[in-house]
Amino acid sequence: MSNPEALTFPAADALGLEPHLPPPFSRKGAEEQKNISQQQQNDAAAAPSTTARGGERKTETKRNKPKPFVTLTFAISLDSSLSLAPGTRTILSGPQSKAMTHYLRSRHAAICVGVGTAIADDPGLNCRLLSASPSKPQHQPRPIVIDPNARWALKEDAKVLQLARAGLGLAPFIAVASATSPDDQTRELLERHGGKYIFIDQPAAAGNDQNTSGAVRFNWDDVLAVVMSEGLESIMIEGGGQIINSLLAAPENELIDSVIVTIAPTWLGQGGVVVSPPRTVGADGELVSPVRLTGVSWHPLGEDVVMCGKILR
Ligand SMILES: NC(=O)C1=CN([C@@H]2O[C@H](COP(=O)(O)OP(=O)(O)OC[C@H]3O[C@@H](n4cnc5c(N)ncnc54)[C@H](O)[C@@H]3O)[C@@H](O)[C@H]2O)C=CC1
Ligand SMILES: Nc1nc(O)c(N)c(N[C@@H]2O[C@H](COP(=O)(O)O)[C@@H](O)[C@H]2O)n1
Repeated sequence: MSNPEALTFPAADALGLEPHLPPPFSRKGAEEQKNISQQQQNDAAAAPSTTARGGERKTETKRNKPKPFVTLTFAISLDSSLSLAPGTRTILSGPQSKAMTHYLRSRHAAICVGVGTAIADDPGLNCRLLSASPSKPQHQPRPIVIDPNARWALKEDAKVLQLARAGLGLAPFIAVASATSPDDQTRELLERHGGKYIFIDQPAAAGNDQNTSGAVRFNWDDVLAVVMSEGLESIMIEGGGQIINSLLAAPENELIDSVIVTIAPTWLGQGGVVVSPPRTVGADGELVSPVRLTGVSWHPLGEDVVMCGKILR
């Protein structure tokens, strides 16, 4: 099946992003990826696969756990909203910055969203960039859905599974708490498409971010260590609000290698899903900014602007 929505991203624009990206896939990695895509086209009912390649850089967390290269990337309005309301899909990126996001998808081994986004958006989470050559399938990132309580009622007609069946994307790995027992039907559906549940141990005590509901929250270094153990050496984290805010909170933000934000020239108004990490209190009890970027560059793309930077340490 051919790609019905083939996007292109100019090489000159890609060059400007290079300092903010994980290393390009190695020749061996590209070959393995090609084999994965070919196998998926031949047989959508493949056995669960844990093989994927990412950049060669291996960074470590402050707790010395191996972790992938982490890019935090999302599109936002002028009033810091990701969407008009929780549970609503809102298009912010124009065509050029949308193509940029798909270029990022072509450069990361994995792509991560929270279960709130999976339920609200029914996302494809694939790369729809035109391949450089017809004989070389486009790299597809492995979707990782953070779903501690296994809430996502995945169905056969989910966009991500339709794309996996068509050989245009990969089935998701769903990250659930170790204590969770996902239902057998969903597990079978997932595994039939080459996805699986992955289990995260030692969830942090509730209340480590803006969550006050007592819900299970993972430590990000635990999540990233499991992603790395799956052979996924780079990950772009797209959202939504709770995922981004928990990762931007100190000290979790130390785990981020690169931040790439599309800013769209629109206001979404009150009641949107807002990016705003919890404030931090300094040594003398004063309020301090929890996180700031450095080494920032700005890239106009159509009517949007894309801002790239690193977390100031
Ligand atoms: N404009 C953009 O670039 C994007 C917009 N969105 C929008 O964001 C909205 C969804 O955002 P939210 O409702 O905030 O949902 P979300 O996608 O952030 O998922 C929230 C859920 O993720 C889990 N979670 C979050 N942090 C966790 C942690 N540290 N450990 C374990 N589990 C954790 C919890 O189960 C929580 O209920 C949608 O409207 C979607 O369209 C989503 C992605 C990108
Ligand atoms: N970069 C960007 N711009 C927007 O305007 C968006 N709404 C999003 N959303 C993210 O992309 C996912 C949808 O992916 P598919 O197009 O279905 O593959 C969505 O779930 C958000 O993570 N991103």
